[in-house]
Amino acid sequence: MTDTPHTPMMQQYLALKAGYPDTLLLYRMGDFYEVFFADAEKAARLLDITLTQRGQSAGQPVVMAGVPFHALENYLARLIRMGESVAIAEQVGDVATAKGPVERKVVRVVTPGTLTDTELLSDKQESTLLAVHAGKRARCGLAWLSVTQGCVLLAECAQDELGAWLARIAPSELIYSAGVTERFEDHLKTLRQQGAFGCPVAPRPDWQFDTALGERTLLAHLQVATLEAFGAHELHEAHAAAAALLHYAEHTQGRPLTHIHSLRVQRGSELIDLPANTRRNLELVKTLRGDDAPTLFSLLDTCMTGMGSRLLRRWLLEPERDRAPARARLSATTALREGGNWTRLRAALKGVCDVERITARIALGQVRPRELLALGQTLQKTELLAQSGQALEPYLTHIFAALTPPADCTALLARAIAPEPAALVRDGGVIASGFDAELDELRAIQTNCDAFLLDLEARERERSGIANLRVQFNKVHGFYIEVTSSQLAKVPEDYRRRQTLKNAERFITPELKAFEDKALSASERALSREKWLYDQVLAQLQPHIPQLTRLAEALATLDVLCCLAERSLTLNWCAPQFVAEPCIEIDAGRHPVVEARLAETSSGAFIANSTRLNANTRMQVITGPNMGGKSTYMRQVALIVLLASIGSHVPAASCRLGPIDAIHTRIGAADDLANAQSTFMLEMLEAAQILHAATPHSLVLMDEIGRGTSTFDGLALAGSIATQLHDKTRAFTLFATHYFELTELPAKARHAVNMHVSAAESGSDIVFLHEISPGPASRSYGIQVAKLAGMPATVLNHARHALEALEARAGEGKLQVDLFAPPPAPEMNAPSRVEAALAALDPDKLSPREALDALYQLKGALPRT
Ligand SMILES: Nc1ncnc2c1ncn2[C@@H]1O[C@H](COP(=O)(O)OP(=O)(O)OP(=O)(O)O)[C@@H](O)[C@H]1O
Repeated sequence: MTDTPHTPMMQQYLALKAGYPDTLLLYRMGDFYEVFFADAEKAARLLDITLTQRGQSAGQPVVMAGVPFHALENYLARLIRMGESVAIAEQVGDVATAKGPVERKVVRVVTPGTLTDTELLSDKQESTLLAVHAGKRARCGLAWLSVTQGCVLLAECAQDELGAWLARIAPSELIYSAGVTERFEDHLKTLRQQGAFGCPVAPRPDWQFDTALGERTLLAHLQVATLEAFGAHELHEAHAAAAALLHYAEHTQGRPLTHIHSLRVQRGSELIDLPANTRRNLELVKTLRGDDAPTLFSLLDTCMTGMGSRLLRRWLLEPERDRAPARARLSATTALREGGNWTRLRAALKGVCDVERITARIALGQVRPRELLALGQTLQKTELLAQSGQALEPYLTHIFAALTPPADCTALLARAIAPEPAALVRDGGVIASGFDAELDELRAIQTNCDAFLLDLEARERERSGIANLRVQFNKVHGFYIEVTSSQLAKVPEDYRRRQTLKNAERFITPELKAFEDKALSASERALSREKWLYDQVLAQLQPHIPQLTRLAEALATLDVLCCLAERSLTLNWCAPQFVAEPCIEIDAGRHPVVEARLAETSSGAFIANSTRLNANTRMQVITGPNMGGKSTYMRQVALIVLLASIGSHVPAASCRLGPIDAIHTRIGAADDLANAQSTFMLEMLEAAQILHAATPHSLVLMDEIGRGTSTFDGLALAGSIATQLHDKTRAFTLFATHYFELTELPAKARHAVNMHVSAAESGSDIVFLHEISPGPASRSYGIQVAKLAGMPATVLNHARHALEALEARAGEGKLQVDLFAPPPAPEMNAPSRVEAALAALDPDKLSPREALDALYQLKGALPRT
């Protein structure tokens, strides 16, 4: 150690760094953002940039690394993708007047869950910050938001439901109190290992998770006196989460989030439950391999705007049990389909900018000039759209009413922003001419500059007699008169030397100097005037933010509805019918994604299949060969139910749908080696969760349960799970299996039927018909499928012989086991004294007096506790 103090620069750096100990701090120095010490080592490792050493501070070598300022976005994007948070310290003081290092301040913190930069955000996906509060009595409070939206969401759940909520919200960053118990922290770790979430987590100070503070903050944002109207007044645990959430979000933006004006409460009981497995297995937004396409979302999303795509994604992942929203959307889409209304509207939506994100960026003071220009143009468009929205249909009328832009906004933007503004305000040329007289005057000085210089050049040539004399300007030396060496003798007296070159000299005159001062200061003053005017425009836009947010929402909704209308026509889908009685009845249903893939690759037509599940038939036991189409059929039923529930048309000839509260799926999973869980263990875990959670209004898909263990174990378990689903859970169940023994279930279970996928044999080959028909499959075709897969002929031959031998042996020693018979009731213990005494009594033969005595005796016979 040494006593030498740190250099003033390092002192400033370390003071800033102390406020952000766990965050990479990028410190602006001229044209670079520098990182020092441990941060430098980390950044060098993560970004593969060079680590250098510059001098010493406090006796230690200063280890540093840097990135050029113009490449900041690129490096930020990489760091954020790696789950890092980054604090950015800019020079805020005046370089010219600063004594010592120019003043610097952390202007914002970029974290995975609070992104606002267009370059860092995905067009089609939100970046969501979630705060989790571990509350009393094993309850959790949840609060989440996307900084580029104007809405906070709240929910409360039991601790054991947290995994399902995390999977549903899919946060980009999760914060929780540093004061939680070790048990709760372990719980979060386990949930992460189980794949409920995968984002970075950050502990925050415990005091920020304060119920009263949360309620106060929410009231202030919403400008209301009570949260009752939002149904949020009793969600105390969620209020605590909201306090930390808003505090953290504002801390990252370095300013209040004035655009957050709305609140929504989500209750698990209001949404159709789509557990993480279901989202994954049904390939809703990601394929099983983790790609973005082909998925249900990639097929559906033909939205014209990023806002529309994001809203569609939300509808898809958060379907509601209440049919009213789906009905309203269906009725709107049906109206849009008529007379090609959707085509006209989509043409108008083309090129509409991201009003939602631009509005948030206006509120955060981060909006760029070109975004304002785009907003102005979009508002002009929506003004026309709003006028053209004749009363089409109630929901659409409601949407069109919100499309009218705030008064004066359109005109203000049209007047204020130049037709081709520079990318950044600091480059100038952003404010339109004619908007501000003072700016116009300052600009005129610069424009007149050329004329003045030409005139001066002519006058000086005449005065000096130097025909090749030139008046010029460069950034380093400013204005000058250049005279070649051969003409130096003719230079007038009042010329002052500025610079000597090889073959020429450069001079300045008092007149040119005076002009230089005026011109240079005019351009500086014009730039600072522009910055000021830009801020004024932003200030004038602030009061319109709530209305702009509503307009953005209306545009997004209209975009999704037009997209659904277009999809339903292009893909030939029908409108589902919602009914009160429990049923899933589909005529000629298709799997939309498989059908699209077949069409794309011209691999033949998709074979439509019907489904009848209702009060009489609650379970289908589906058998048939591998590759026959069992999985496709089961998934298509789930996708049709989901599409109908979001208010979309569906790939079928007709569809009647009763109430649905969840879609559960148990479909083959890969080994989870990382968590030391075998395929079989996972299979049983998932099946157990379904048996606990499913209700008579749930749809359950069970694909080949029990195949991960020995045949007898697997068969026995599959049989008992099917029985439980049929007798107790009574969910609508599609149960695909290779155990033929299970086809005996429908004979004993009233509400179950056998279905099979058919295949035709031609010689030793097999042709899949992909048709679902009633009855059990006659046999399996494993060996034929193996042949299709290119298995060597010797192996196939061997297998065929072995199969014959196995079948013969099974036939001889066939045991008649009833898989579905209820197990004997557990052995009863001998009756207790009280029970024996009670059994001996005959109440009809007792007088009131005897009855009272008997009661006293019974009480006396109770074991003493
Ligand atoms: N109804 C259909 N129309 C046309 N092609 C279909 C249909 N159903 C399935 N297919 C095609 O057959 C392939 C196999 O289907 P699927 O995976 O559903 O079979 P499976 O019976 O579940 O097989 P396994 O038992 O091996 O899981 C699909 O990838 C698809 O290309």
